[in-house]
Amino acid sequence: MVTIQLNRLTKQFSNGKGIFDLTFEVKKGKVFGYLGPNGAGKSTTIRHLVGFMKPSGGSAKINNLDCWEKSADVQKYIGYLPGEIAFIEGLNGLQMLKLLGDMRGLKEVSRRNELIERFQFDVKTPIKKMSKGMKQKVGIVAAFMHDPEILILDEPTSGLDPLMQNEFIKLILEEKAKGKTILMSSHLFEEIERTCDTVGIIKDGRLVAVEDVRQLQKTQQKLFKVSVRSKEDVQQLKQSKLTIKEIENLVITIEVQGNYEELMSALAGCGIYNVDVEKQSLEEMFMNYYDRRVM
Ligand SMILES: Nc1ncnc2c1ncn2[C@@H]1O[C@H](COP(=O)(O)OP(=O)(O)OP(=O)(O)O)[C@@H](O)[C@H]1O
Repeated sequence: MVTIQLNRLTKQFSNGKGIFDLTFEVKKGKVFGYLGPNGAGKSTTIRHLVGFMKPSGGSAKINNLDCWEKSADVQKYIGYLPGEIAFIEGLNGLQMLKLLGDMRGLKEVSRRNELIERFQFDVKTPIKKMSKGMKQKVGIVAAFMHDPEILILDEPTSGLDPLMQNEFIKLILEEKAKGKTILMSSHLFEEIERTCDTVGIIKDGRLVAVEDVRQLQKTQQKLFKVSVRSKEDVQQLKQSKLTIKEIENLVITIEVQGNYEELMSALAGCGIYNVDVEKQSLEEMFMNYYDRRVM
């Protein structure tokens, strides 16, 4: 079942910038990572999905409802974390969350309290005095506290420290296991690699690639640095079908791309001191789509 659907979505601002002809979908229970350099159009796409912007062409739909025409209905299904959260002056974190909960008619607050505990922040701190990371945590609790079936998250881990980034990734994986549909924008490749099924790459307002993350991982190259015991072992590996990149005394660097069985059977006959593995990061793979200077 398709939950999020963009069909030739276009928004051109008066300065000529915007998003153009975006078409992709996210099926129920899947996590879609939306990746792109600054100003590429990620937030603009997301604002259409949450019904804050009227497209100049095409459509954005959630659960088959047009996000602009039926924005009030769409709100019922989603949890939204904006890139920049607008807070009301004078409130503390808890008061803000209570207000947002009341607006949704949220009665059951155990999940909210669980999330507050999980992300470890003092909700009584006035928002004005909160650090960027603390504000981000309030935003995360607000997006997840009503247990929505669809999560739309604009750079969710920005401002979080590595420990909290990790906690957030765990939360995403738990929500995915519960069947939630998630679209999140990010600059962090590792975050996308760990959480997403599919990644869409946007540049200058246009979608340049939509890739299956598992498929990308399969085509990922790995370099195995194997320290063998003797020159005979080196000879034996040279005679195998493996791609040898470098031989330095008894250390052989072998390039592997999916052919692990071949590697294992060739190594089985050798004496081995040590094996190190270096993998090409998905980041390097994605970089092919980008102009390095703009990231
Ligand atoms: N309301 C607006 N009026 C005019 N131009 C806009 C407006 N909103 C966004 N833009 C422009 O549209 C382009 C896309 O912006 P957007 O905020 O969607 O990018 P982004 O991918 O989310 O970037 P970042 O990673 O920096 O958050 C940018 O060139 C931006 O300046």
